[in-house]
Amino acid sequence: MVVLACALLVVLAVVTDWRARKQQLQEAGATSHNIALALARHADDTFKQADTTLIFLAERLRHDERKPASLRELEVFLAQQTVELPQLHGLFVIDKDGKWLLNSRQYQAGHVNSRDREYYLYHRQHEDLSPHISMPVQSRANGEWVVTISRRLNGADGSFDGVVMAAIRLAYFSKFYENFDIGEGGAVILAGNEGTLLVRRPLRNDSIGKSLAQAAIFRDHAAINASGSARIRSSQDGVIRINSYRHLDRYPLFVAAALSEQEVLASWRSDVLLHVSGLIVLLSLLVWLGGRLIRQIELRVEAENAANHAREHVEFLNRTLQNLATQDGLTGLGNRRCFDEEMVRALRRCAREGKPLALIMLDVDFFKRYNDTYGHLAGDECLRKLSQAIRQGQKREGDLAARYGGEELVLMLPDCDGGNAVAIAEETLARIRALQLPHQGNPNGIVTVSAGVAVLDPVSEDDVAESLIGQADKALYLAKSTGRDRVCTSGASTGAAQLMPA
Ligand SMILES: Nc1nc2c(ncn2[C@@H]2O[C@H](COP(=O)(O)OP(=O)(O)OP(=O)(O)O)[C@@H](O)[C@H]2O)c(=O)[nH]1
Repeated sequence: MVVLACALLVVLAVVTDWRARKQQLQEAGATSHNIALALARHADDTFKQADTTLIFLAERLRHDERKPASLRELEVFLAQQTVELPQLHGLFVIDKDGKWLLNSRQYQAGHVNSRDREYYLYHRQHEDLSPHISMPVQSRANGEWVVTISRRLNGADGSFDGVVMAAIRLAYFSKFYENFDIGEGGAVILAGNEGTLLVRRPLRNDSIGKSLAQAAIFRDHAAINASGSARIRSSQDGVIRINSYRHLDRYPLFVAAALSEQEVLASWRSDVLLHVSGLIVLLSLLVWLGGRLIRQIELRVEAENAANHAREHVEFLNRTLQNLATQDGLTGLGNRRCFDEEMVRALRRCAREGKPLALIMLDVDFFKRYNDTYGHLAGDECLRKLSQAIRQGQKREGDLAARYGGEELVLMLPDCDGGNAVAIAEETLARIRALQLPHQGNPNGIVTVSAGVAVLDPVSEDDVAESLIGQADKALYLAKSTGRDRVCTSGASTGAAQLMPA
């Protein structure tokens, strides 16, 4: 029972904690998904704002003649836009030879040439007018890391006529990314669709421009799917992270947000530690209490057993005492006291029921001689054997064989008339003869017994034990005096003692 309760508690705790862990991880997945969504929107908006300016700029340059006045006007507009849009490092118009025609930062045009820049080369070679995002580069003006978004300018005949370009500060993204709580082990990135890393938090020296070709988040996920999530163990620091990634809708970029699983589960771990400690205390208490309970039950059972044992012993002692009090030690028959008490009871019962009561008194013939010949101990043994034979005369429940005294034995037979009593006495004498116990002092050569039978039929209220005993004694005397080894009846019931044949 105690073991079952403990097992139940443990199972309950494991299931509860496991579910809490699952929930914590699900919440972390949702958080990283939301962060990725916010980053993608932010990047999309950031580039879109710059791109909108480029579209406007390209339109103006296509329609206006590039007169100094209009160019100055445009340059003022570029400067205003750079102030308006904090993500902008600068806006630039580059002519078909790579020279800076206009720039929002008021640099001396003509000093700087972008002929070798990737975006310039790209647009010169590609006729499409869609925006192009470059690899990250360091500004030639102040060394700041930027990524450019650019569009091709066409002449009236469709030939390459330069580039409009917005340089977007990567620090702008880094600053925005600081707003997110990604913990110590978390990370967010902004990268190109071909796997070039643009921005990373936390920032690493070699982060910008690095290829993600071998990173699992790109190789196995972002390079294949538009968005999704993944649990990835970092090959660099071994940390398991819950990642969510998403490609931008309008530009060839993607973002990813990752949360450290260890950090996500930190509070869950401390909860588990608390639960386990509580559980250990609870289980210890349960085991201790259970142990005490079991010990108390055992003690109670032991005490009950001891009490039962003691009661049985007392009952046994009582029975022994009662037997000792009512049994004759030598013959095992009822003793004199027992006989006296039973006689009074039988007289009363028979008188009440109007039934007869018979008494057979038996005396060993020439027993003195037996003792003298074989010794007193042999005499005792002889008495024991005779008693067993006499005991067989007890045929019904109320019958009693007892030792009246010395070598005199009696058989008290309630509800037994004279005829039956004589018959029982004869049977008893025959049984004794059949024992064939040798007795030199007896003319028959064997131990014999004389019997006197007296009957009160029916017993009256006035009858007393002494008169019945007296009559039986008288009949016994008669049996002795007329040759022994025979049954005589007293004349109590008929008025005269009779000699019965042996
Ligand atoms: N061994 C033994 N002898 C007993 C016991 N009780 C009485 N006796 C003896 O029984 C004998 C009875 O002798 P008596 O009364 O003279 O009668 P008897 O010798 O049997 O002769 P009759 O009765 O006339 O046949 C005595 O010697 C008693 O000592 C007993 O418990 N054990």
